[in-house]
Amino acid sequence: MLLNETSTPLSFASADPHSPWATYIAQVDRVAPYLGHLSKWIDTLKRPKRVLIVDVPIEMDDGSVRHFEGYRVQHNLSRGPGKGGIRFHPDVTLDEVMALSAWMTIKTAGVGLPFGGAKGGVRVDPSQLSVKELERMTRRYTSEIGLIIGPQRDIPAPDVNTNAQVMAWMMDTYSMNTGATATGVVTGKPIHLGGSLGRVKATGRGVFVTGREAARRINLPLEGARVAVQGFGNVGSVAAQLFAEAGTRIVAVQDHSGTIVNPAGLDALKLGEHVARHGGVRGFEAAEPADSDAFWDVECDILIPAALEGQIDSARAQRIKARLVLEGANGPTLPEGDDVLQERGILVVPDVICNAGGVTVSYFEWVQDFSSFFWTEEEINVRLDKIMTDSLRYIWQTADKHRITLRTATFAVACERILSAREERGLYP
Ligand SMILES: NC(=O)C1=CN([C@@H]2O[C@H](COP(=O)(O)OP(=O)(O)OC[C@H]3O[C@@H](n4cnc5c(N)ncnc54)[C@H](O)[C@@H]3O)[C@@H](O)[C@H]2O)C=CC1
Ligand SMILES: O=C(O)CCC(=O)C(=O)O
Repeated sequence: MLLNETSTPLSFASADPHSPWATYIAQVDRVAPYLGHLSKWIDTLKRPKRVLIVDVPIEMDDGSVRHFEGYRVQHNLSRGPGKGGIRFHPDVTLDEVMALSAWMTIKTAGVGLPFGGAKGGVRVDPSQLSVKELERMTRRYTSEIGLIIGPQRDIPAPDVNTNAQVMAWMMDTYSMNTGATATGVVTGKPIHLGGSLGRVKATGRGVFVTGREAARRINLPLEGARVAVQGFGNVGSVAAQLFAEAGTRIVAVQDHSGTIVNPAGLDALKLGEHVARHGGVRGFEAAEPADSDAFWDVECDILIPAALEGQIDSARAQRIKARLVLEGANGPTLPEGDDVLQERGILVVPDVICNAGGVTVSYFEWVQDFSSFFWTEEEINVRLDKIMTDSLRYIWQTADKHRITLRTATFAVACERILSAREERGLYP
C-alpha cells in the first residue's frame, strides 16, 4: 500500500517566489497541519492534473497572420468536471493560469459545488483587436482547447476581459465542432443562449454578501462605512454599487486608467456609466484624480481589491487603513502581505470564498441548461445568498476551532473535501 506521495518538482512553474503559483503553493503548505491523515495526499494539490498550451493563429483585418499563446489548465477533477474562467490579458502566463485553476479547485470545494478547478487564458491585449479579430481569436482558441472542454468535462466562463459575447462565440464554436448545440459547455452566456439571470452581477453580489456577514461579525456598521475599490470591471463595479445601496460611501476607486478619490462618497452607478463610455475611471467629474500609489493610504473601513493578483505585499499591507479586506480578485494578497494584515488585526475574507458568487451562479446556469428549466432572478439571488452565507459560517467555525485565518480555514474545508474524494475514488483520480 502506498503510504505517502512523493513528487519531482514541476519544470514549468515560474522560479519567481512571488508568482501566483508560488503564492498558491505557500497557501497549500499552510493548510497541511490541519488535514489529519488526508495530508498524505497533499502533493495531488501541488500539481495541475492537465496543462494544455495552444497556438492561436488568426488572420488580422489587414490580411496578416498573428499567433497568440493560449492555455487551458485543469488543476483537479476529483470532485467533478473542471470549472473556471477564461482571461484575455497581455500578461497572462502559464504560471498564472495554473494558480487561477488551483484557486478554482479550492473555491468550488469551499462552497460545495460538484466541480473541480480549471482556468484558461490567452496572452493578448484585446483592446488592440477589432471585434472581428477578437471573434476569430476566441473561436480559434475554443477549437484548440475543444480537445479537453465539454459540458461534462470542463466548463469555461468569463474572467478578466471576457464577457457574455465571448462566451456566446465559445458556445457556438464548440457546438459547430461537435455537431450539436451544447449550451452547457460554457457559463456566463447571454440569456437568449441559455445564460442565467443574475450571473453578470453574481461575483460582485457574492463579495457584498460575504462582506456584509464579515462586517456584522466585527461590528462594523455598513451605514456610513468608507469603501475603497481597486478594479471597476464586472466584479468591482457591482460590489461597489451594492455596498453603496447598503449605505456605505465609495471613497476611492482605482483601475488601469487611473485613481480617483472623493471622501464624501462618489456615485457608483454614475461612475459605471462613465466607465462604459470612456473605458476607465479616469476623468470622472465628481471625484479628484490621485496618485496611483496613494490608493494604498486612503482612509477607509473596507478595501476591495477586484483587479489582478499580487497587489498587497507586506509594504502595502502596512499602509492599508481598512478594518476589512474583501478579495474580489483572485490572488490579490501575497503570503507575506497576509501575515502583516493578520498581525495588524485586519480581517481578510479571502478570494476562495469572497468571489465564489460567480462560479456559484455559473453552477446554477449549468444546472438550468441541463434541465432546460430556468429560474427567476429572485430565486437565484436567494439561493446564492444562502450558499455564500452558509459556506462562510462553516469556514468561520473552522477558523475559530483551529485559531487560523479565514484563508487557511477555507483551504482546510476545501482540501478535506477534495482529498476525501480523491481517497474514496482510489489512487489515481
Ligand atoms: N468575472 C467573474 O465572474 C470573476 C472574476 N474574478 C476575479 O475578479 C478580478 C476582476 O475580474 P473582472 O471584474 O471579471 O474583470 P474585468 O475585466 O471586468 O475588470 C478588470 C478591472 O481591473 C482593472 N485593472 C486592470 N489592471 C489594473 C491595474 N494594473 N491596476 C488597477 N486596476 C486594474 C481594469 O481596469 C478593470 O476595471 C480578477 O482577479 C478575476 O479573476 C473572480 C471571480 C469571478
Ligand atoms: O463562473 C465560473 O465558472 C468561474 C469564474 C471564475 O473564473 C472565478 O471564480 O475565478
